[in-house]
Amino acid sequence: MKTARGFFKPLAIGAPAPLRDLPVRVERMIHFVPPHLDKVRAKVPEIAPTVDVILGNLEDAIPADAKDAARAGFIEMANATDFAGLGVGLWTRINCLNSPWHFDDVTQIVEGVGDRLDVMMVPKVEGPWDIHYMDQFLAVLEARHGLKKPIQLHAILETAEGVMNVEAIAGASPRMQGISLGPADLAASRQMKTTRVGGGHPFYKVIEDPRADGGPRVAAQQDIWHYTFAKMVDACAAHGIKPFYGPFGAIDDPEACEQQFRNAFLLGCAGAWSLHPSQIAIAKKVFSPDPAEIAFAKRILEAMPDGTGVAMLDGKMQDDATWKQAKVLVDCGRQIAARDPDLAAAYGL
Ligand SMILES: CC(=O)SCCNC(=O)CCNC(=O)[C@H](O)C(C)(C)COP(=O)(O)OP(=O)(O)OC[C@H]1O[C@@H](n2cnc3c(N)ncnc32)[C@H](O)[C@@H]1OP(=O)(O)O
Ligand SMILES: CC(=O)C(=O)O
Ligand SMILES: [Mg+2]
Repeated sequence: MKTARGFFKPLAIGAPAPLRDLPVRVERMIHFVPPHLDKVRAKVPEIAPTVDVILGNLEDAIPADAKDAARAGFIEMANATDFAGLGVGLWTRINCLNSPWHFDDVTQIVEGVGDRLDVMMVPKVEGPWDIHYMDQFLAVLEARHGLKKPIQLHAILETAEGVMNVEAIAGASPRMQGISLGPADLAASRQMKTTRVGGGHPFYKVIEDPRADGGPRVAAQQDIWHYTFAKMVDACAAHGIKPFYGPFGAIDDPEACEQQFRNAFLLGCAGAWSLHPSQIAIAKKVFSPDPAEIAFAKRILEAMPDGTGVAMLDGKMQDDATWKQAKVLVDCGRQIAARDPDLAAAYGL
């Protein structure tokens, strides 16, 4: 483990200084683009103003024989639109550390995209050692190509070993921006007997005892991801980085997608992935607090201007702790309001 003083030192001579705080950014949806497809890439300038983050995906879902085309397509796409000018984050998901494409992904993207890249998403992170390696590798490349700001890292939590080490991963480097749940690979890694990409499962439930009258027994579906999610959220919050829900594969089930995203939002996540254009609006709706919640939160802050004491609002006790909850909501609303004039008006912020 690095010493406290060493933690924020650049890892290469000439590399930019590590960030001490996360940049303030709204990241309600990370929109995945397959950059090897000319048709989809051509739509990026039109999609970009509707999302918070555009991500060029180079890993799973890109066929092996299109990996080079996806990387080249991402570099072209990254330079064709002024994402920073639109206030849109530019991310890429690289191939995993032991893959034949990893080295070219990292080296060519740092050289070809440079300071335009905000975040590199690293799949299948098993422990802090994977982040330490990326940290050093990026520092050397940033120095060589004269980058002015450090590229941040986002880990996907998608192996049993990664879940075991999630706290150490979250705190492994000042580059860490956040962690996403990767339910598909995690299910495989854990030998879960499912074929879904995230969401619930109708067979994972509890059932009441047999009824004396032999009538049908009440059963309730449980959340198969809750344990992992809660562990990931706590690890991220403790280390001051952001947790995200990952992908929801049932594109044809927007209602279940909205519920999965909402569970993540309520538990503390900053956003989720959108795999298909139809999921962008779902993420935007869910990860923007309800104006009525913001209005009530503002009343709590007004009732206790210095954040201490006790107050009653509509029959509900408020104190220093609910003041802090209210501040979380209002701060979130304020960041979104700065980006979205319609929500600014709805929030009165
Ligand atoms: C487990 C994990 O790792 S998840 C992350 C990896 N997976 C991904 O990144 C998948 C990304 N998404 C996609 O590839 C596609 O959305 C698919 C394969 C899921 C569905 O694609 P399609 O069957 O073509 O969807 P559909 O026909 O509804 O598309 C409608 C339009 O939106 C476009 N579109 C689809 N997905 C995207 C996208 N992610 N971004 C931009 N445009 C898109 C299509 O090209 C199509 O355009 P058109 O009307 O001009 O023909
Ligand atoms: C998100 C991802 O990569 C997975 O679910 O495997
Ligand atoms: Mg995966």
